[in-house]
Amino acid sequence: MASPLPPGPVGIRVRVPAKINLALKVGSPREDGFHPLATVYQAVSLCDEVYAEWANPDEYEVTVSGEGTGLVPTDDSNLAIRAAKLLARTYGPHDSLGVSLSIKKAIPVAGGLAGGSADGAGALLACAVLWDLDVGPEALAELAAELGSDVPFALVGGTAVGSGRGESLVPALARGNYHWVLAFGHQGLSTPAVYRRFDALSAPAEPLAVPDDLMNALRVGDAKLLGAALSNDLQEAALEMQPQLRQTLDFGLDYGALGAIVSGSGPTCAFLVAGEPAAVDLSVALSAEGVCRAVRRTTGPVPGARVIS
Ligand SMILES: C[C@](O)(CO)[C@H](O)COP(=O)(O)OP(=O)(O)OC[C@H]1O[C@@H](n2ccc(N)nc2=O)[C@H](O)[C@@H]1O
Ligand SMILES: Nc1ncnc2c1ncn2[C@@H]1O[C@H](COP(=O)(O)OP(=O)(O)OP(=O)(O)O)[C@@H](O)[C@H]1O
Repeated sequence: MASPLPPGPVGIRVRVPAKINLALKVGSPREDGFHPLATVYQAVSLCDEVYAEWANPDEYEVTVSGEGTGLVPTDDSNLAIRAAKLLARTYGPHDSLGVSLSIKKAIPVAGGLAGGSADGAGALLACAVLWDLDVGPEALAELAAELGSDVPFALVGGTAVGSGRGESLVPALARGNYHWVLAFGHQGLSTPAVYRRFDALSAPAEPLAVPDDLMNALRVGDAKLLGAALSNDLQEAALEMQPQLRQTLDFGLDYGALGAIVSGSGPTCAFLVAGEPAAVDLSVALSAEGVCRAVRRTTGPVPGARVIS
């Protein structure tokens, strides 16, 4: 006979945003293999949803629907399952907890938008609420950093400066609401492989710092200045691995985008535009040109992981 459900909510739904790196400065690899970063993250309105329901004690399962479903593992390597198990191990009455997770993906897999990280952050929050654990934001952020460098930012969202391997965050002084067009690539890019290509290509600039012109643009909330200040040290490596991305970036810039950049480790290209009408125009043009697999309009900044039901 199935065990009765514990008291409390039956299911918790969390929405978690994708990120764009407005600036990404990368140093030489550390002894642990990770690269020191100086980055500026912005969370955007393209979101995955993670739904968590009680399962039998010590049962952990996940189903995935939406964008890139077939590419996402549903075993213990899924970042959402890893997050739930880590949380239970650290804070739970481990033996009595279990969860059934459903992920609705809108963020492309291996797209440089931190989709897996979003799901990990979403699962941490959803399970903490479902299981009614006594765990605050700082403790969740520590677990998030164990799961991956981009996971802590998915919890907080907004616009933030990241250092260390990307897990140390300080909110950025930022004004304005920005309109982005995202061009998804035909194939994903492996983050470690892009970092390896970066190492082979360049002698990184030291010391690491986020660019002043970008921070000034955010402070005054000027989209044109921001567009001109976008930068990504991993872009050259991503373009070498997928040369057709150059054509995508050039097309958007020729069409009048204020700025164009490969997001994170790629291959998603992010175009900053002046407003909603410009976003619609560029989306249609990119689709018609056939330089990418799919196009999405999105805005930022938005908050990080939040419970929606
Ligand atoms: C490219 C970015 O998205 C920019 O924000 C991130 O640096 C990637 O963060 P992530 O996907 O959360 O990465 P993790 O899961 O922490 O690490 C995956 C792999 O990426 C490489 N990695 C990641 C972060 C970092 N600062 N240096 C690295 O070299 C390492 O090979 C690592 O084994
Ligand atoms: N919930 C998940 N969603 C997507 N991918 C996952 C998930 N869990 C594990 N993975 C694995 O992680 C790999 C990287 O996926 P992800 O979508 O996070 O890449 P990314 O957006 O490029 O990451 P980042 O921008 O953080 O470098 C996938 O190829 C997949 O095998």
